[in-house]
Amino acid sequence: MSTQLWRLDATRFEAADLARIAVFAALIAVLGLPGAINVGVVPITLQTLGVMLAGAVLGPLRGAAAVATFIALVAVGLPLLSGGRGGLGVFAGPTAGYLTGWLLGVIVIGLIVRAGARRAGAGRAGASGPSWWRVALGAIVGGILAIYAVGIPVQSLITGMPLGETVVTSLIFLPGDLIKVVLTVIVSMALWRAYPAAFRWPVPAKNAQTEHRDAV
Ligand SMILES: O=C(O)CCCC[C@@H]1SC[C@@H]2NC(=O)N[C@@H]21
Repeated sequence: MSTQLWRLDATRFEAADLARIAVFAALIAVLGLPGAINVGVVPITLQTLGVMLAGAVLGPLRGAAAVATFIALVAVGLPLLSGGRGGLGVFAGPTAGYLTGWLLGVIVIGLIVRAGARRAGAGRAGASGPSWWRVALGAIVGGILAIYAVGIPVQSLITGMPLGETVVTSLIFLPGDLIKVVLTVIVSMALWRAYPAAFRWPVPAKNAQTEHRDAV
């Protein structure tokens, strides 16, 4: 199907987008409230679940805006990281790479989930939602691999621990992060069914008046 038949409005942020971005930035903050499991210098935290959900639901651009908003609030000193941490010092600490990785991760998740959006809606009267396997793939590649790819080398650099050893110690995050992938799939699919307007999702142009309509 040609792109003219699709209403694509990737970069225009509407008031509803700002609300979505704020909601997901707040969700990431709230997921820090239960605290963290301290297994070394980098904690196991629920906040990465918020990052995965932001990418799956908002897409790469608006998801990145939500994570960037959260990171900016941390940078100006709000104690929004698990354990009530915040401030510029965090960005010189062992978790600095993971925080930067959240930004890369949310973009990767959004791109992978959205890559199926047009195909899913093509030729149908209304838009189909995200496919569960794309959400799972996006959360694994973006929410785990991309975040680790930035976080582990920076952790190694800052702590002085050899890279190989840092990789091995980071395996402790994997079981929890895989559970977060499953939760991301369950919550995303349930949210699509209950409230598709939460998503930014392309539909054929003839249905472009519906709320869940954009691409990225
Ligand atoms: O609180 C911070 O300063 C950032 C925490 C980063 C935690 C990383 S993200 C990937 C991996 N999964 C976790 O649950 N913890 C680490």
